[in-house]
Amino acid sequence: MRKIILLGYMGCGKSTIAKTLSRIIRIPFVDLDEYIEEKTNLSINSIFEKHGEIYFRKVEHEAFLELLNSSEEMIIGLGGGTPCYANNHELLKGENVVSVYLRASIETLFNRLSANKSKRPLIANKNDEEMKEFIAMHLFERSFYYNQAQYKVNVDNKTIDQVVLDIVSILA
Ligand SMILES: Nc1ncnc2c1ncn2[C@@H]1O[C@H](COP(=O)(O)OP(=O)(O)OP(=O)(O)O)[C@@H](O)[C@H]1O
Ligand SMILES: O=C(O)C1=C[C@@H](O)[C@@H](O)[C@H](O)C1
Ligand SMILES: [Mg+2]
Repeated sequence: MRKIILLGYMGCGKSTIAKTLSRIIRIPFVDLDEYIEEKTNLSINSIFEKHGEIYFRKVEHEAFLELLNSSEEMIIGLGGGTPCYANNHELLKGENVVSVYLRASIETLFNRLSANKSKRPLIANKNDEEMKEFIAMHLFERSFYYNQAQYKVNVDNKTIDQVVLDIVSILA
């Protein structure tokens, strides 16, 4: 069954957009970060702290494969880094997959993330200046992987409903 995959940098709105999209098109939504937290019984922060990022990427890849191989139709909101590790980007073009990159500018990401960074281990300890620089560099490194998505939707200065409608028209 079809999998609708939302991807993009931390804070681009994957979880928020997927929740509204799910209500409108009546397809269940699974957030990969939450799925990993349930599966391991650990928060993403504790997985990073206790086992390190490499272990997290392994678990993330396995969890992504499990969801892709399930028989149900679903919307999957990826983690911010999912497409950039373990060749996960190749899975974005698979059969029965519709992948959408939610593209946000550095400014949009900075504004959204500076308000809420404690649950995001990669940026939790950075001040504003460091965070701006980190986002700019990281987004540049990751863009190649994000651009492997079949569709791209700009989210800057759009409401949640506008972004959801853009995705609904892609799916029509
Ligand atoms: N179109 C939008 N307009 C305004 N605010 C938005 C929009 N989309 C998301 N937000 C806000 O931006 C913040 C980040 O959104 P969200 O947590 O959904 O991002 P994410 O991509 O799931 O991040 P992560 O990869 O860290 O899980 C939230 O506070 C959310 O309410
Ligand atoms: O951008 C990233 O690499 C991450 C984003 C989050 O969704 C989590 O998956 C984790 O904090 C790593
Ligand atoms: Mg999220």
